[in-house]
Amino acid sequence: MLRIKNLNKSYTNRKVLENLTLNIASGEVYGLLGANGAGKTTTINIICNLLNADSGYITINNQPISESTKKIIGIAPQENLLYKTLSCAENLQFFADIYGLDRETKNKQIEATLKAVNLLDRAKSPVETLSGGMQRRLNIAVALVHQPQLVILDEPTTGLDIEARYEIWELIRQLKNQGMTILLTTHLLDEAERLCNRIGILKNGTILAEGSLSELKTLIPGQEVLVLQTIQEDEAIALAQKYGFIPRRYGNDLAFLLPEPLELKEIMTRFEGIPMDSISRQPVRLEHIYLEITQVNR
Ligand SMILES: Nc1ncnc2c1ncn2[C@@H]1O[C@H](COP(=O)(O)OP(=O)(O)OP(=O)(O)O)[C@@H](O)[C@H]1O
Repeated sequence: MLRIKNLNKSYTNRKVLENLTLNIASGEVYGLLGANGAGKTTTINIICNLLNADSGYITINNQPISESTKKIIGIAPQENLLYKTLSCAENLQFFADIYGLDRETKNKQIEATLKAVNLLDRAKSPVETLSGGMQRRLNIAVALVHQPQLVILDEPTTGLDIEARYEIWELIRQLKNQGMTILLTTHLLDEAERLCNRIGILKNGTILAEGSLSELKTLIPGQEVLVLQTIQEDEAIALAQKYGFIPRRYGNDLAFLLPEPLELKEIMTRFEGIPMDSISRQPVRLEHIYLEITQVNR
């Protein structure tokens, strides 16, 4: 549905997108993961025809990006795009007018969209009286009101508490179940893990790896992660390497990628003589894959 090929963009002499290539299929939730400054918002602005690329091309439903493809897209930007003194319904009315919806469609869509984001009972409330989570849901409603085919959610839960985050995740799941195509940018790895069919890892404007979570798992040299705390780290590392365990640091934690899953009992025998404060086996998660891929490609 969305095809991006060899996109390049520089600001003054600084390259921020470098041959960025990605494809999103219809009905897919695609997670674009990247640290601050990786180029996520720049990519979105180019998709939405708000910014020109230096080279490369983008098509949506096989049409090159233009003013007319804007109607196919709904965007919920990082900063809420809302008028604080207007009510929820008035905000949606404003954006529905921009998209040129006729009166009947507009009224139907305002109600349907408020319902979808669970704000129907707050239709008449001014935005400034809503909680941060509600405002973020209304921001998503703005992206949905004109019935787009592709919804772009730029860090939809950044800065929200866990309850508000759960509500947005539920909303995204509902959109996914309805077959909506979604491009979600985030630097929250558990968010991407929960919601996305496929994930692209972006660094310095280039996609370093892409695929479903299970495809991404095959890209790293471990099937399980062992995290341990010991005062004899050097000795533990030396022993572990003898068995092919690959040492890693996740923050302060000493960890090892295990080339194959092992029972804890077996692992303990390999660390015989090393005093352990704690030891745990964990499945490979997106955070491990992300660190592996972004740090190897430093
Ligand atoms: N208008 C601009 N002029 C100059 N540099 C810019 C401009 N907009 C963005 N940049 C730079 O381009 C790089 C990519 O920015 P972008 O906003 O696309 O990243 P991002 O992945 O969305 O980051 P964040 O997660 O912080 O929003 C950053 O280094 C940023 O400072």
